[in-house]
Amino acid sequence: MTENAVATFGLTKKFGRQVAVDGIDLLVPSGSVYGFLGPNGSGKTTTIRMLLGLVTPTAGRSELLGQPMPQRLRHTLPRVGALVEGPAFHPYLSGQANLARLDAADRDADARTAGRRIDAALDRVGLLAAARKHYRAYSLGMRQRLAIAAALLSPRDLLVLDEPTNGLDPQGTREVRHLVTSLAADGATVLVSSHLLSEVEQMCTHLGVMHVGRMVAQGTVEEVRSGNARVARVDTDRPQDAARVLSGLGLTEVTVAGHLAQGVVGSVPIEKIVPALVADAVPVLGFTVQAPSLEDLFVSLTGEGFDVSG
Ligand SMILES: Nc1ncnc2c1ncn2[C@@H]1O[C@H](COP(=O)(O)OP(=O)(O)OP(=O)(O)O)[C@@H](O)[C@H]1O
Repeated sequence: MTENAVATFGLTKKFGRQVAVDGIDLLVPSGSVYGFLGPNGSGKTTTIRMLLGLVTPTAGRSELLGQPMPQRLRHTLPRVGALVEGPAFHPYLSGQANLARLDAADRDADARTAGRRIDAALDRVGLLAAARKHYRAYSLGMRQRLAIAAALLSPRDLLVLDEPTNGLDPQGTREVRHLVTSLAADGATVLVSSHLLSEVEQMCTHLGVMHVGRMVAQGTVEEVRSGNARVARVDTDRPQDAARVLSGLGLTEVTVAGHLAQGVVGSVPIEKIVPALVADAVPVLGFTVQAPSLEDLFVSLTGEGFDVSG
């Protein structure tokens, strides 16, 4: 197993003068569920298309499952299941018959074991009971699960799902979320993109946040959350003095409101704050350090236009 299921190095795509993806270093650790977040148009789909060899990068390089792309495309892609632009399903065929069509089109698939493979994929996404229903009778959530089943027709080490909950109602979103979680529990690494924080935060171990083509934050959910944006808050009856000490230590955006002085911690060691206040004879009545909510963080990273709740 390689350490990172996906790694990109300065990956860049320009369309004419427009820079859609601007030198990103995407790192998806093996075994993670990686939420690739950003507003519409921030470059997620273009990045995913480059990863899968569907678009040629303007600059930079990438590795999938430890293999350089696109040189090892033929070798690597069979281990990668992708949902990019949902596959074209036939409305008057059943889910099972639709998968059979896709499976038959796969040169690497053994026709003798097709039936077993298709049933296993349908079972995996919870559609076995509805296998013989017409596609057009499927709910949106069922349609999306069938699209994921199509990506699961052979065993995969990496699943790349571009906006799998787009357009789904809350029930469909829940279905897809549960499915992603259970696929990850089976050992697959999952890269899932979304423009909605609320849809991915519950299922992801890692996050990457895109904003106008750049990766503005990346790491475990906890790392992204705490980042350098933690706020220290001092409750004191000498808030102006406290503010002066906080600024002196290197905290930024220091403000005073009533009995409270607060500032952004950045790289200042937390344990130095209270002793510094005490040394300056500031009476500390209360002291808290808070990580911003993910929602606050995304708004600050990507600007107010980011639709965080749907
Ligand atoms: N084939 C193309 N030709 C020209 N511009 C393109 C092309 N594909 C994407 N773009 C532009 O690149 C930018 C990034 O688009 P991209 O689709 O990667 O963003 P996204 O984050 O996936 O958004 P969405 O969720 O809306 O798909 C956008 O400004 C888009 O208009």
